[in-house]
Amino acid sequence: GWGYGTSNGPDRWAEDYPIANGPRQSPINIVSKEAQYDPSLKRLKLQYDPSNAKGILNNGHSFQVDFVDDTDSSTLTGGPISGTYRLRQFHFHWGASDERGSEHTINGVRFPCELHLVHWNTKYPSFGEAADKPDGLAVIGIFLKIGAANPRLQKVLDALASIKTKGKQTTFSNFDAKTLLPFSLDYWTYDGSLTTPPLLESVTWIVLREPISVSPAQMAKFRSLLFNGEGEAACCMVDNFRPPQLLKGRKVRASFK
Ligand SMILES: CC(=O)NCCCCOc1ccc(NC(=O)Nc2ccc(S(N)(=O)=O)cc2)cc1
Ligand SMILES: [Zn+2]
Repeated sequence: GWGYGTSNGPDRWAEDYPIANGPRQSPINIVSKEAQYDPSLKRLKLQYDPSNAKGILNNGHSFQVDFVDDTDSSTLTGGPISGTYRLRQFHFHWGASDERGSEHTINGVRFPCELHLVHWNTKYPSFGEAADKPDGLAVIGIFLKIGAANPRLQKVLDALASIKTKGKQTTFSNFDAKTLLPFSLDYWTYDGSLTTPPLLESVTWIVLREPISVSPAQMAKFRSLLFNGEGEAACCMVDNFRPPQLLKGRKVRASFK
């Protein structure tokens, strides 16, 4: 199956997922001077219920924290979207070293890590139904920048020791994903896709301008995970990011001047 290695990485995904060469692929490089300020864009409104946190899973490509999404108790509204989107999961992408790892880039600048908070449009009956609709998903992207240790990440990072290999999961309860957000909710937004197969062109991307911090020791914990399953040859889970894709005429809007 697909991965991030030389034989199954992003440059070969189009063989099994031809949409990889589609008109609204993600991630992209955001050229801040070319982003158009849109005064009609609303403020982001995030209302997350910590009791919705369910589990943490090593899915062989990243790790994700899954949320109970059978009610409107953890939602995203406002911003560039209309209606109500429910929080489904969050996960990260990171590099083998600090000079790479993020999927989106800002004026060509790469960050060591990028957090994605994945939401689905409740006009559809489920995540799976929403996943292939043009307005089905909304993902908030948040950059992590090397600096002081981020205490808000610690509970997540401390759980990684118990999900070292592909397929391992444990319960993960009472976590407020809002604590992962930076102070400012200024954002860029554009129409894009999932950044991993099936690369569905169903995502309204909302990329926050302000990064959150992560320390080198905390980055080492991300890099302690493995792509492989238990008992298989060890392969460090690093560089699990897709590089920026062509804009193909899309406009990037900014919520700020
Ligand atoms: C053509 C084809 O093959 N169709 C098949 C449709 C079946 C549904 O397929 C799917 C679709 C989605 C999932 N789960 C996900 O959570 N994916 C996901 C991938 C990347 C991000 S990111 N990095 O934030 O952009 C966020 C979420 C599972 C199966
Ligand atoms: Zn992602």
